Amino acid sequence: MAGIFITVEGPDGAGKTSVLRELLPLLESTIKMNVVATREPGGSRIAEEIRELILNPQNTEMDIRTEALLYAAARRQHLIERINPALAKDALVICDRFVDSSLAYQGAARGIGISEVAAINHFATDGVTPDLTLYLDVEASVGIERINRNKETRQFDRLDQEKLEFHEAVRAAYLTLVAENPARITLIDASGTIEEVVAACLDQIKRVFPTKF
Ligand SMILES: Nc1ncnc2c1ncn2[C@@H]1O[C@H](COP(=O)(O)OP(=O)(O)OP(=O)(O)O)[C@@H](O)[C@H]1O
Ligand SMILES: Cc1cn([C@H]2C[C@H](O)[C@@H](COP(=O)(O)O)O2)c(=O)[nH]c1=O
Repeated sequence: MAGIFITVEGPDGAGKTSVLRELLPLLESTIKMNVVATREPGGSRIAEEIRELILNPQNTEMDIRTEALLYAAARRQHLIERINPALAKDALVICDRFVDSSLAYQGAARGIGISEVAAINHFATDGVTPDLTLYLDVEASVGIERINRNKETRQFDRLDQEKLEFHEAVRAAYLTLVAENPARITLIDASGTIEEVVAACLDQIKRVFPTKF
């Protein structure tokens, strides 16, 4: 496919949603491609319904493998309906979370195992892999503090309810993924202001795809 696939990853509260909100108009006004912004879990009607099911704080009895399969199912539907068609039309697709989230949250923090979760995701995606992943790095405690500080402006979901150790395991897993995939994943320090993080993301996209600007 001729498009470009970029994913944005990070622990809860790293600022992905806030950064993408500001990055999007900057990208649209500078890059010589159509830009499609989307998110996981969700991004299509069926996948958004699966999102509701996964993140509903009342679903406390959800088994961890059921959770992993639901994320993979939502991903499959979203990929087929939104990501692949946009890439086929040469668009830049920028997606808030993708397979790395499942590896960090379900594979590592839930303890299912990275290779097991990678296998179900390979089935779900046919091996589609981002061209570039921007990993927004903050201490887990900073992310949780941000979410707690702004509780009224953001829905508090089932995964936000996890203990700090869970979020620390997520961050540790992401740092391992960064170390293992240096050509694809770039670590962006997300402890600064939103403007600083947006600028670092845009710089990196320009550095990796200079001919597209
Ligand atoms: N760089 C920043 N400095 C201070 N506060 C921030 C920063 N980035 C985001 N925030 C605030 O932190 C909260 C969480 O941000 P946001 O929803 O963008 O994070 P996220 O990575 O998308 O989280 P999640 O993955 O849990 O949805 C928001 O209230 C946002 O205003
Ligand atoms: C894609 C994906 C997400 N999660 C988790 C991470 C968050 O806690 C929630 C929702 O994500 P959002 O950034 O708040 O929209 O779901 C996960 O555990 N596994 C995944 O594959």
